[in-house]
This record gives sequence, structure tokens and C-alpha cells, in this order.
Amino acid sequence: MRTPIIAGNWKMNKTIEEAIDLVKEIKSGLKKDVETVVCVPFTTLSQVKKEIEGTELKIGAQNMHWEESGAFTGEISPLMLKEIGVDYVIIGHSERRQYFGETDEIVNKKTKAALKHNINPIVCVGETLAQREKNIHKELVESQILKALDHIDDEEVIKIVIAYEPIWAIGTGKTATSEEANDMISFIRNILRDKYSQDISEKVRIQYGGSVKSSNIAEIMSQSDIDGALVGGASLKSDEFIKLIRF
Ligand SMILES: O=C[C@H](O)COP(=O)(O)O
Repeated sequence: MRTPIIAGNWKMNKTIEEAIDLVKEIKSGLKKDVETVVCVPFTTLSQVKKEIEGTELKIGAQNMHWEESGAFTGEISPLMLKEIGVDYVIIGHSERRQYFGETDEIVNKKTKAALKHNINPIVCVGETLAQREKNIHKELVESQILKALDHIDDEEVIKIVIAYEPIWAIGTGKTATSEEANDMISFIRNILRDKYSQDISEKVRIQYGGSVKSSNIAEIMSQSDIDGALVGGASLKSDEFIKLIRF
């Protein structure tokens, strides 16, 4: 039985003060049996971590370099995140791939580095609208998954959360239908079964992301293979996010 996991990705939003206000409200609305994560900006990690101490709310970063230290101006290492006590890190979000040139190889290096330091990676995959229209979306997602998981073994892969986020549904208000989302997520589970085993494929949690809100979460979560959501815009307001985690 996979525990549902709902993660808010705040992206480049919230000052420290705003972050603390938001997380104070979120921690009062947690639901038992739903793992809830807030993936907050680097600048707010320490204070948010202190604010959630003693609660079930988990904390994630939105990116990370794969090296532990060195001449990488502007980057944050896994050791630095571990020092703060971060539970999760988003790897390969489509915005990182699109605006910051992250390749599948980089996603693989970051995923392996996160696992090495006991930070659970949330690995994002997903196609553009053009790729879906050309009907190459499954091929593309399969290649993203296999490259991201290169040299990752059975014990490690079960710590990974995969987020399927069709790029055309991110921040657009256009959600994939729950059937479309479930179809791709079942496809991803089959890739895991073929690469690892049936048992492993049933243990890995796979989220859907893209315009998830309180009004569509129940429908999304009712699908057989969807274990949670990676939520952008709707995670920035406490009342909406709390409604959403209480799907
Ligand atoms: O990481 C979250 C996704 O990019 C979804 O963003 P959204 O919920 O604003 O569409």
C-alpha cells in the first residue's frame, strides 16, 4: 500500500516572513495518512524547517547541485541541504530543463547525489504539447525515466518519487484528464516493472502535476495508479492547499 504524497512546489515565491506565515497555517491542516511536503525557496529552508519541527509536515528543496562542494558559484550542494534537514528535493522540474538547460544526464547525476545523501528525490518528467500532438509523448517520457534512473538500484529506486507533469498543463489551468494522467502513470509503472520488478514497480510513488487544485484533486486521486500530486500555484494559499491535502 503506497502512502499518498502531496507536495507543494512554491517555485520562486515567498519571502522568509511570508513563508513562515504560510507554513504555520498549513501545519494546522495536515491530514493523517497523507504525506505532505512543502518545497520552498532555498532562502526560507532553515526557518521553515524550524517552524515545522514536531509536526508531520515534510520539507523539500526545489533543486540541488550533484557535487558536495567546490567552485560552482551560486549552487547549493546535497551536504548543505542535509545540514538543514531537508527530506525531499525536486529534480529535473520542467522549468529547470527549459530555462536552465538541465539534461537527462544532469537529472541522473542529481538523483544519484540526492540518494547518496539520504534526501528523497522527486524526479520530474513530462512532455510538451508539440510532443503530445506528434504522439511521441510516451517515447519521450520513457527515455526521460530510463535516463534519470540509470545506475540506480532496487533499494534506491523505492526512495524516489516520480512526478509526471505534462508541460502543457503547468500553470495553464489546463489539466490533463484524470484518465490521460493515469494512462501515462500506469505506463511509467510498467517501465519500472520491466527495469526492476513487479514488486518494485508497486512500491514507487508516482505523482501527477499540472494545474492541480482543490476542485480536481479528488478525481485525480481516485485513479488507480496516481499516488499524489506536485502542486504549484494552488500550494501558495493555505486554505486552498489544506483543502487539497484533505481531498
Ligand atoms: O511543480 C509543480 C508544477 O509545475 C505544477 O504547477 P501548477 O500547479 O501551477 O500548474
